[in-house]
Amino acid sequence: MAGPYIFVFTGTSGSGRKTIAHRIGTELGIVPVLSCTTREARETNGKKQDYHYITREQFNEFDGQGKFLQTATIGKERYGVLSRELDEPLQNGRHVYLILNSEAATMVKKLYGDKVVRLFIYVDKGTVRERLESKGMSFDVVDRYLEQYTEEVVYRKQCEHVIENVELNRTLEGIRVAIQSHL
Ligand SMILES: Nc1nc2c(ncn2[C@@H]2O[C@H](COP(=O)(O)OP(=O)(O)O)[C@@H](O)[C@H]2O)c(=O)[nH]1
Ligand SMILES: Nc1ncnc2c1ncn2[C@@H]1O[C@H](COP(=O)(O)OP(=O)(O)O)[C@@H](O)[C@H]1O
Repeated sequence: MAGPYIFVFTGTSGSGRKTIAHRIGTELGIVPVLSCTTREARETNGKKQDYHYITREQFNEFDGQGKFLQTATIGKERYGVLSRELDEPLQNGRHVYLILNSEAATMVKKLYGDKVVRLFIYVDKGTVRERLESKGMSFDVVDRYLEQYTEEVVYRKQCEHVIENVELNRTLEGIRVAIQSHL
């Protein structure tokens, strides 16, 4: 077995990346590496936590200390992965997973090379709208996701695996097979 591996769940926003990543990560015992964000937490409904929610001051402090592997500004909010959170489990021989947009996925691939396996998750635009609106997500956020869709969807060509998330259990099976092909 090579590795340890860095599994990056990427793809179009609202396609189910977080849902799938946490389900598979928990099932296979892969360590989650959560990004820090200054954005407010959304209703979690008892789901696994998606981010480290920190203040802008705290974010700026970490940034000033060079603690982030990379950072991004999306809308008015900041996002970043702490280098230590990724490197520690890897040094202990553990596989990890992250949920990132294409920009951050590209950077992690550049930095970590063959260790990185990108899993691109997508659904069609109409399904994104339907799912998110039925869950009560604000129209602003849904519109932002749909605006970015065309730009994000082309990234699938660079990813090691591409999976459409129509029926959740079938998707999970596809992801399981993809991940296990590396372990
Ligand atoms: N560049 C970058 N993007 C990130 C990072 N962490 C998360 N993201 C992505 O940034 C976007 C944030 O959108 P948002 O609506 O707040 O969150 P979501 O619910 O996770 O999609 C998502 O596509 C995330 O996957 C990070 O550290 N860096
Ligand atoms: N196969 C699926 N069928 C129906 N709803 C799904 C499916 N996969 C995910 N969802 C739902 O779609 C919404 C967006 O999923 P999420 O994991 O937050 O996406 P992302 O992280 O890509 O933005 C959530 O409400 C989630 O429960």
